[in-house]
Amino acid sequence: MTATLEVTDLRKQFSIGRPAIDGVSFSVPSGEIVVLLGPSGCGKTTTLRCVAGLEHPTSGEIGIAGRIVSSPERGILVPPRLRELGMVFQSYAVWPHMTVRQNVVYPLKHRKFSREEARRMVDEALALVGLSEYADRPVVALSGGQMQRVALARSIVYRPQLLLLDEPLSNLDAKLRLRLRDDLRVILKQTGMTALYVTHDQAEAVVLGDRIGVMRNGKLLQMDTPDEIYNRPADLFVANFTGATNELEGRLVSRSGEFGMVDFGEGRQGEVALLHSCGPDDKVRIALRPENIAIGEHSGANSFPARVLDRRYQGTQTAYGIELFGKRLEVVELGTAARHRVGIETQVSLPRESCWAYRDTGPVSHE
Ligand SMILES: Nc1ncnc2c1ncn2[C@@H]1O[C@H](COP(=O)(O)OP(=O)(O)OP(=O)(O)O)[C@@H](O)[C@H]1O
Repeated sequence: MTATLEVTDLRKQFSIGRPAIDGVSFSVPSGEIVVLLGPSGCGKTTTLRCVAGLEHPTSGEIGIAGRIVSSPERGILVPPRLRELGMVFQSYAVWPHMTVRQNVVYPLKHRKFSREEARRMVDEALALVGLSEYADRPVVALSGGQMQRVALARSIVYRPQLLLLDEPLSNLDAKLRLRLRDDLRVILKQTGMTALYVTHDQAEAVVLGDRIGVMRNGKLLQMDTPDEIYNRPADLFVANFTGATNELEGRLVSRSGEFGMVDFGEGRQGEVALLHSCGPDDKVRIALRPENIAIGEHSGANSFPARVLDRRYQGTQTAYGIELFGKRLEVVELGTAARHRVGIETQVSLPRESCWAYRDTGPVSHE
């Protein structure tokens, strides 16, 4: 039976600087993969290390499988080896002088398994990660991707209650990274393991996570399904970090349920989605994904004159720079044809459900 992880109001203050973790709470139900996503320095690794017991939190509680393993307030701190966790890190961390099988059997040595049982468990773990044929090879004779598979097999061989993964794909080349990313989700789902995964790569988070938690400056900004994070980002930072790189500004004129009318200046008005509490007359900033802007289409309400500034043909898609309301926006059009010429005056249409308006609360750094 795999575990649930419960993190409650976690804080970590190192001796210098602002808190690395600043009141983070979330839970990981049994069998779920939760990904912590955020830019460098946001506190995701420190959160993972606190769960592992490698870092001591300043306050807050961590529970694994219903048992509190860390609570400074109550004087509880269970050491890492008694937390029954599997861990996979960025570096392969395999024993170079051993074979694949010797590496994978290692965690079983101090647990009470018979030789036959241990052999069966190792065979099963190697089959899961696709390394059955390599069992007797020295690990030094493997590629980086295969070494990381060995590390994964070793961390899941005894079916820990919780698996912690810290950027396990970042040392691999681009092609291997994509393959192992897709395989990893299949492997984790086959084992039914509960996992906490840390990355700064949003594509990785979307593919791997049942839920994604976006972190910034030690805080958890939003934790939701990839679909919700992608289509209903909680704030401008989450929108931008997950690829909504365009921004327009305006003033909210009126609202009707989840939508509102925004004045972009000079009498130009358009409809937007209000994912944030905004009221009439509020200054708003509107986030837009490049792939959600359509060039050359009149669709009534949200169509505006625009100009094509530049274009970059990329084979399966074409990226355009367009000028709208005196600003440069990035647009991506899928398909193998580059349809719009540089310099032409055209129309763009902005579907109202993809124009996410947030109350303007000052500058947001787009890390
Ligand atoms: N041992 C330490 N002493 C002091 N400050 C630290 C220590 N470890 C981390 N920090 C600080 O805590 C903050 C969060 O760091 P953390 O490593 O958790 O971020 P991260 O999101 O995992 O970044 P990265 O992806 O670069 O590893 C950073 O500002 C970092 O400088």
